[in-house]
Amino acid sequence: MILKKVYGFIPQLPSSDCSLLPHNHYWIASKYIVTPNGTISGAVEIKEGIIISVVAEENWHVNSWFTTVVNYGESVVMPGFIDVHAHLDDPGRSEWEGFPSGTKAAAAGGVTTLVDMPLNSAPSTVSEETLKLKVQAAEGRVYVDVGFWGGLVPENAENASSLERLLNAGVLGLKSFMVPSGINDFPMTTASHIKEALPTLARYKRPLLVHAEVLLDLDGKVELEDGVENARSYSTYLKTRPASMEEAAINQLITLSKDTRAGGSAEGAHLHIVHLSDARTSLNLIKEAKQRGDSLTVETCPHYLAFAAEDIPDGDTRFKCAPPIRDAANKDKLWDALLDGDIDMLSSDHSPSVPEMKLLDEGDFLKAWGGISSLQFVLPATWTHGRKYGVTFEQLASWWSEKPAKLAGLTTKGAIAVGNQADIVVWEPDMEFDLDNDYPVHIKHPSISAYMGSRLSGKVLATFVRGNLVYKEGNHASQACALPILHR
Ligand SMILES: NC(=O)N[C@H]1NC(=O)NC1=O
Ligand SMILES: [Zn+2]
Ligand SMILES: [Zn+2]
Repeated sequence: MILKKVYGFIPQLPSSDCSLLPHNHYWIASKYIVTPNGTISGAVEIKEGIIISVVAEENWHVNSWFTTVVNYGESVVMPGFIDVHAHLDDPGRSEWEGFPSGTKAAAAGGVTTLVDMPLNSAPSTVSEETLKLKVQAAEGRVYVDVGFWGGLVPENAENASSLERLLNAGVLGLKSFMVPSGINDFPMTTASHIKEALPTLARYKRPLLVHAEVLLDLDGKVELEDGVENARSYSTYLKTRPASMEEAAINQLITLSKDTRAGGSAEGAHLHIVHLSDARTSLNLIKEAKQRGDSLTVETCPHYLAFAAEDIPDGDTRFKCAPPIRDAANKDKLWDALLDGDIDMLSSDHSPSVPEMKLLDEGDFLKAWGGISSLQFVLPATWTHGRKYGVTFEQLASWWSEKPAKLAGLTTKGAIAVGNQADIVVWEPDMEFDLDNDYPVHIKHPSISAYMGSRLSGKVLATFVRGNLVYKEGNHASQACALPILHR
């Protein structure tokens, strides 16, 4: 990085505790700036946290005596990643993650905004009052911006006024589970609860995110070897959560999503299927519903794109998640669907616990906590595996910034464009690194991350949140100056 000196005038400085770059008017230059109009060589002008111009090199004429320029050379300058699916577990279970550690990890990984899931904190975010607790816990403690999904649970699904209070309080949308969530104060919803809530969501024009698996009667389908199925074998766990569980849930959802079509009774509402793992029938059902005009989107996560069931070592419960990671052929199909646009976007589903709950010593896949810990590594994980499939910088920006911003209603984020907030990641595609014990990992419990021990490419050099340089080459700004985001 080359920082040209400012001479001749004294710039107005933001609090230097909030930013590692003490200027509030400056340019970022690079040979590779990813914009909605393609990747350009040029510069981005940032003033008071906003992008005020984006200029191609040939049209860029600044007087370097009066201008601060951070020149990143051939490193890639992209819109910051927006992770619409992260469990930060704060307040109430901050020993699992927490806002400070989770958002430091996000910043170190190029994620500039995340939307926190309503469960795994205690209490769950299912009411106006519990949302207030979330916002209080986030204030002054976040290094990247954080929005909040509210929980759709039977209690508020059956009570339109309590749902309206939650929406009025500023959640960006709702999230529900069609299977038991594993969290006591976050009970599952049935299709009829979802149907009941859709007209309210339509009026508020906010999305419902759904964990799409339902319980099936699997009696006799988990075959026993020698009378005892080996709980240390990943294949045992896989048999307990077959693709048919996703398929059955999605079948129910697409009977509801037809109401979201133009002229339908829930026009204005939107359904979003989180963490799709099954790239076969489930994906076809989603494709067909979209073709019919349903307001429906779907995400998958890097762990379904990076790992294959066959390769998961016995007892390595770091890889346990729901829905489960499936076979290598399924992984290839997920990549195809992403590249074809049938899967709209990516998210982390960062869902850590304390290490004890991963039962790493016993290696029991049936009893261990289900959740992949990945927040800091989603950029290099997507890139490392995606470059084998010919993924472009523009595609990364679409899956990780533009589409997530649209889902969450973040109209001034998600692209390097004039008028948007200056949320930017700078990274080096060819720089490789080993995630070993020497690597600076900021998630609270590195030992439970499925990525530890691997070699990745795509190193994040710098992360800007609303113009503040919050992370640079291993260091964070000293103060957490990012903001909770509420729907207005
Ligand atoms: N409660 C919770 O975070 N569950 C998540 N973990 C996981 O692997 N899938 C989920 O939905
Ligand atoms: Zn889920
Ligand atoms: Zn989740």
